[in-house]
This record gives sequence, structure tokens and C-alpha cells, in this order.
Amino acid sequence: MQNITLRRVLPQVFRGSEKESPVCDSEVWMRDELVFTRPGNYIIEAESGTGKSSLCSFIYGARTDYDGEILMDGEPVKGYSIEKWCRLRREALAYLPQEMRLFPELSVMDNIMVKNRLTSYRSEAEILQMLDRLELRHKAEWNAGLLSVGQQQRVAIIRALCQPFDFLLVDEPVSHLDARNNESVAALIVEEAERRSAAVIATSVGNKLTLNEFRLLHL
Ligand SMILES: Nc1ncnc2c1ncn2[C@@H]1O[C@H](COP(=O)(O)OP(=O)(O)OP(=O)(O)O)[C@@H](O)[C@H]1O
Repeated sequence: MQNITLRRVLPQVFRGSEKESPVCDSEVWMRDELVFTRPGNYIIEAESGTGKSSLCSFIYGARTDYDGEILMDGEPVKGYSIEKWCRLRREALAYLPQEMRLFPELSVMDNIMVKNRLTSYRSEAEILQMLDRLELRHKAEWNAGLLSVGQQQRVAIIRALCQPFDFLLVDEPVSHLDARNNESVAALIVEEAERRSAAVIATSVGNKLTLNEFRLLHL
């Protein structure tokens, strides 16, 4: 997939507020055409409750309660079959939801392997290396539910990287990370995105992923 286009997209919950702030000032909602292309980095910044997670769910196809159109390589996604969504999510679209969705009773390694067994994208040694880079190697056998939220974020990021993708969608990926961990996560994400010539779309409510070059959009 080369591009994702938003045409006059607006969450249905915001219907009627098109002429009011923040919707009328948004660089995303109700724009005639907003195109995300790969490769490239995008940060979508906004205050709480303005729809960052909703936007991610719309792009990922998890929710359809929006007006306007989302197109992938020019095709409107609202007509996509379940099979097409499954293929897209397996091959082209990786997603880290804000709530991470780890299995708390499974170990860190098993959480990552649940995904990696489906994709066969990484070797166990590569996963351990990524855990090492994000300073979590010593937690590999811990239950994910016993990790801090910031540690869980790092595990969920590694899990999201265990697949091919053209677009990586990360919803507030560093909201619980300090500057040093933010930089480690950003370096890993940039490296993985560059390897795939992919685009990164990251949302932020304040603590932004430390990318060198990116287009900033205010939601
Ligand atoms: N599944 C849903 N169905 C309908 N409306 C929803 C749903 N999820 C969220 N909303 C509404 O959409 C609006 C934006 O919520 P959303 O979670 O997208 O914001 P956000 O910018 O990600 O917030 P935060 O930074 O606090 O996580 C809120 O008014 C919320 O009540």
C-alpha cells in the first residue's frame, strides 16, 4: 500500500460541531483531502478527547462510525470485506492501540510470540535483541500484567513490529515513557520503518515520539 487518504472525515459523535473549535481548526477532520504517503513520518497531536484513538480505529477498520471517506491506494475502505481487512492487517497495516491489549496473565515473551507465531516474521533471538534494546530483556519471563505501564508500552511496540507493514499506526506510544526510553523506542521504530520503506503515523497528547523529521498535524 502506498497511501492512505482521508476525505472530509469526521467522527459521527462530532456531527453538528463542524463550525466549532476544535473541529473547524483541525488539520485532519473535515479536510477536503489529507494524504499519508510512505515513506514518511506523521505526528497527530491533540488534546484529550478530540478523537486520536477514534481516528486510529477508523484507519485500522475497527470502527466505521464516521462521515466522509477513507481510501487506501484510492479505494474506499468502507466496502472492504473481512478477508481484505485481515490481509491488510497481516501484510500492510500494523497497529499499536492506546490500551495496548496485552494478555496480563501471559509472559512478555508469550505476548509477543502470540503475534509472531502468526506472522513468523522474527526469530526468537531477534525478539530478545529488541527486548534488550528497550531494556526489558530481564522481564522476558514476567507476566505482562506485572509490568509498569511504560514497560507494557515497550512490549506492545515490539509486538507491533513483528510483522511486515507499509504503515505503522501507533496511538500515544510513548505517553508513559521518559525521554531516554522515548528515544530508544523512536530509534527502533524509525529503523524498522526505514527497513520497510514504511510510513509511521503516531498520535500524541503531549509526549511526542522523538522523530527527527515528521509532519505535524493538529487534530
Ligand atoms: N467506540 C466509540 N463509539 C462512539 N464514540 C466514541 C467511541 N470511542 C470514543 N468515542 C467518543 O469520541 C470522542 C473522542 O474519543 P477518543 O478516544 O477518540 O479521543 P482521544 O483523543 O483518543 O482521547 P484521549 O487522548 O483521552 O485518549 C469522545 O467524545 C468519545 O466519547
